[in-house]
Order: sequence, then C-alpha cells, then structure tokens
Amino acid sequence: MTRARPLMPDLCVIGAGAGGLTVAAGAAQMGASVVLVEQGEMGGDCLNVGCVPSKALLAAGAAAQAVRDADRFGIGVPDPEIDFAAVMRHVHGVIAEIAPVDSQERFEGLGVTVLRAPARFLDARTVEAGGQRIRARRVVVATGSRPLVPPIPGLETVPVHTNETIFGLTERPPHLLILGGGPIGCELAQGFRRLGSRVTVVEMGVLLGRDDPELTAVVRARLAAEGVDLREGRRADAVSGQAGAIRLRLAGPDDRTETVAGSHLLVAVGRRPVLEGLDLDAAGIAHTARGITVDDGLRTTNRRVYAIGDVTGGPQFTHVAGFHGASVLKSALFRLPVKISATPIPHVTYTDPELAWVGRSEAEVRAMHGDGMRVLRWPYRDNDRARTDRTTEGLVKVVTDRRGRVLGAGVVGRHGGEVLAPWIVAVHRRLKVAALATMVAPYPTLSETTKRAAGSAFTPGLFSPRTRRLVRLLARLG
Ligand SMILES: Cc1cc2nc3c(=O)[nH]c(=O)nc-3n(C[C@H](O)[C@H](O)[C@H](O)COP(=O)(O)OP(=O)(O)OC[C@H]3O[C@@H](n4cnc5c(N)ncnc54)[C@H](O)[C@@H]3O)c2cc1C
Ligand SMILES: NC(=O)c1ccc[n+]([C@@H]2O[C@H](COP(=O)([O-])OP(=O)(O)OC[C@H]3O[C@@H](n4cnc5c(N)ncnc54)[C@H](O)[C@@H]3O)[C@@H](O)[C@H]2O)c1
Repeated sequence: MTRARPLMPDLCVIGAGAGGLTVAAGAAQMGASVVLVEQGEMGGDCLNVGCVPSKALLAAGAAAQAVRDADRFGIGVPDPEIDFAAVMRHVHGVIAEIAPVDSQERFEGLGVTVLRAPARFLDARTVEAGGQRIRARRVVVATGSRPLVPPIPGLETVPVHTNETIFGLTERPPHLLILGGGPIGCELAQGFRRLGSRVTVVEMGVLLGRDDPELTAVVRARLAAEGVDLREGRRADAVSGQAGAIRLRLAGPDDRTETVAGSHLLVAVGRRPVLEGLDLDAAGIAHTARGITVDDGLRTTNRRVYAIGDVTGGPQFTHVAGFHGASVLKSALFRLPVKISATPIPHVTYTDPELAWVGRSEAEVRAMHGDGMRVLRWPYRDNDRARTDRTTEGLVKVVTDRRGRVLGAGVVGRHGGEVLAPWIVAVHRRLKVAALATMVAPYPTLSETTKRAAGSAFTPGLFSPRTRRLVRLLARLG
C-alpha cells in the first residue's frame, strides 16, 4: 500500500553500494536531505561478495604461500596446514569489521533516511519503496551489477557458484573449475590454489584479455608455476554431472573437444546491470543490455536522474563507483560541470604478482602516434628491494608520445597496485617522464623502478659519445 504523503528530499539514492553510499554520505554531510533505498545488504557487492571477501581470501592464500616459499630465506618449515573453515571465518570477520562503516545506523546517524526495500520509478519524478513515495529534487540510481550466467546447455542441472555464493563455502573445494579468466577468475584461481584446492581455469580468449599482453604473461607464468591448470582459447559448450563431480566439455578453435572434471564450478564470465524491477521506462530513462545510458556528466535521459557505478556498464570497480558518486555530488549539489572522461581510471588485479594499469594501452598509443611513441621498461629483477625480498618477477612499462608525455603506464610485480600511484598522477596531470626521472626515490624501495623506468628515456642521450665529448671539452676548459 502506497502511503499518501511522499518524502520530499533533495536527493533519493537507490542502492547502498560503493556508489550510492558515497553520494548519500557526502550529500548528508554537506547539508542536503537524503533518502537512501537498499533492497539487500548495506555495502553492496564490494563489502559483502566482492572486493573485501576476495582480498581477504587472497591474503590467507598469500600467508600460506609465504610459508611454502620460506626456504628461499633459509627458513625451513613444514607445508602449511590449512583450516579452510577458519580461513572463511577470517574472511567473514573482515567483512564484519568493515560493515559498521556502511551500516544503516551510521547513515541514520549522518541524518540519512534509510529505507530497506526495492525501489522503483512510478513516473519521471517519483520513486516508490516499501509503500513509501519519494519525490526528490534529484535521483541517483546506483543499483550495481550481478554475475552473468551464460546459457550453456546443462549448466542449470549442476550446482553453480558465483561470487555471490563462493565465499559461503566452509569446506575446501577439492577441485574448483572456474569458467572465465578475467579478474575474478584469476584472483580466485590463485587464492583457492594457494589454500590447497586443485584449480582449472577455462577461458575462451586469453587470461586478463583487456590488459597488456606483456604484463599478463607474467601473471600467467606464475599461476601455471603454482599449479593452476589454465585452458585458454577453450569455450565450455556443455556441462554435465552432479554436485561433487562436474564435467565441462570444452571446444577449441580447431573444433577439438576435451572434457575437464572437478568437484565445484565457479562462473565468472562478466556482469550484467541490475535493472529489474526499477521500471526505468516509467521515468523515461534509456537503457540497454549493458546498463543505463548516461552522458559524460552521468545524467540519464531523464535530466533529474543520474546513474553511477556498475549499473552504467562502464569500468566496473569500486573506485569508479566512488568517483562517480563524488562527481554527482559536484553536479547535483553545486551545479558544477562534470566530465568524467577527463579523469583516467586505473585498475589493479590482485593476483601475486599484482597487475596494474592506467591510461592508454600500448596499442592505442601506437595507433595515435605511430613510430613517434616510446615504450619504456624497468624490470623488477634490476631492483635491489625486489632482490632482497626475492620477488624479482615483473616490470614497469610506460608508453609516451614523442615528447615524453606519459600516456599510459603499468606495473606487474609485487605491490604493483601501490607502485602505480605516481604514474596515475603523471597520466592525469599530463606530466612528462622527466618529472618522475628527477625525483629522489628512497633506497631500497620498489618505487625506484618508477624513477629508473622514467630515467631510461634519457640514458641513451646521457651516456652517448656526444655527452662524453662535451664532458672532455669542459674538463679541458679547466
Ligand atoms: C568478486 C569480486 C571482486 C571484486 N574486487 C574488486 C576490487 O578488488 N577492486 C575494485 O575496485 N572493484 C572490485 N570489484 C567490483 C566492485 O565490487 C564493484 O565495481 C562495485 O561494488 C560497484 O559498486 P556499485 O555501487 O555500482 O554497485 P553495488 O556495490 O553492486 O551496489 C548496488 C546496490 O544496489 C542495491 N539495489 C539493486 N537494485 C535495487 C533496487 N531496485 N532498490 C534498492 N536497492 C537496489 C543492491 O542490493 C546493492 O546493494 C569486485 C567485484 C567482484 C564481484
Ligand atoms: N581487482 C579488481 O579490481 C576486480 C576483481 C574482480 C572483479 N572486478 C570487476 O568485476 C568485473 C567482472 O569480472 P569477471 O572476471 O567476471 O569478468 P570479465 O568480463 O572481466 O572477464 C570474464 C572472462 O570470461 C571469459 N568468458 C566469457 N564467456 C566465457 C565462456 N563461455 N567460457 C569461457 N570463458 C568465457 C571472457 O573472455 C573474459 O576473459 C571485472 O570486469 C571488474 O570490473 C574487479
């Protein structure tokens, strides 16, 4: 039953995930009245079934791996004993530790009215949730995405895990089959492998296919070395079996088929936007199968309504949802112009070694600048901190235009996501490599790879016969 008196806030935010919470917290603290509607768990995917549990699981895997690798430091320890149920208690303990930050209580404390119900549009101005009508000055749709489950014959006959269920396991899967070698597939493949599962990854293209092939090669080699069975260029075209004994039939480009069998199946082949039940058409909000259509200021085809985060079908990361949220605050509260395409978006895949990139790819820069572009590299094996820590696999890779302006950069290696930071600034602020080549980096840090990669742009000129002639000439001048 819809109640008679509508709420009339400045903002109505639909979805309490990374994007929606950014808007609601920011707006409330800046004096706007806010109604926040959430149909499920506060915190959305990132907290409950995404970044947080996956990184907590990877941390447990890394601890186990550190024990296995201890002999390289002269420390002899037996193989780690892994109590999988305890590992999962750790994972859920981390979620519980972070949850108060995203909780209904915290948001109500900030003055936000929180409604726990599915929201839908009644018309261009009105949202309804749990029988309550809301007529807000502006509406922000931040309903996120859900795992895509492909229509493979037989898939409906076996138990299938997605990111929404896999962190609920309390017993270690003896043999995890993973469909999809994107960020979810690769991170969880390594996590489960290090925790003692056998793991097979089936990827119809190549692993981490959106990333630089030179960098992904390093991740691929490590996953293979740790015993992950990688089946690239293979598409699953039939599924059979039952719980505990699942078979995937794989077809390759040569039409050869093979079968892989495992105990559990995780599907990680991408995401679909959450649009169902919203009745976007009632509000004149255009959308496609990819998500809600937005302009460069995140406005939908209804000028009162913004859409942010995963539901827009752009890059699907928590920091993007947060950036979108902050951009909407600027636009909706302060009426400032917003152009999201002007800000480069980094991404990191948290395998070990981590793989990070920001800005344009080598292929894009080559297409734009032809032979005038430059590629700079610095390998981790030439970095003393990587040597002391025995983590020498990986490299920093930078692409510039002919004048040395940094257009894209990536790192694959230990703490690659952290090492990327100065390159994010360089791409965003359109800096030249000289800005990073001239910094003094503390010794011994992995950050020296940044300085050395940047400096490599100048070494041919600096150590050339011309420089030697100049130095000799100046010496003769006394
Ligand atoms: C396994 C995994 C690992 C990941 N790891 C990382 C990572 O390390 N780093 C990173 O940056 N990103 C990571 N991501 C991606 C990240 O989780 C998402 O990009 C992020 O959560 C998107 O935030 P959002 O606010 O757009 O949507 P969500 O977090 O999905 O929030 C949307 C919310 O809207 C609610 N909702 C939906 N429809 C309605 C409705 N009609 N009414 C009311 N409420 C509704 C949902 O219940 C949900 O709570 C990962 C994702 C997965 C699946
Ligand atoms: N570290 C991070 O920031 C992080 C971690 C996990 C997830 N995420 C986000 O979540 C999104 C979803 O991740 P994802 O890994 O599910 O999706 P994805 O789209 O990034 O990768 C899916 C992979 O599955 C493959 N694939 C598709 N259909 C297939 C089939 N039938 N058989 C075999 N392979 C198939 C694709 O070729 C692709 O490589 C990511 O794009 C990312 O935005 C981010």
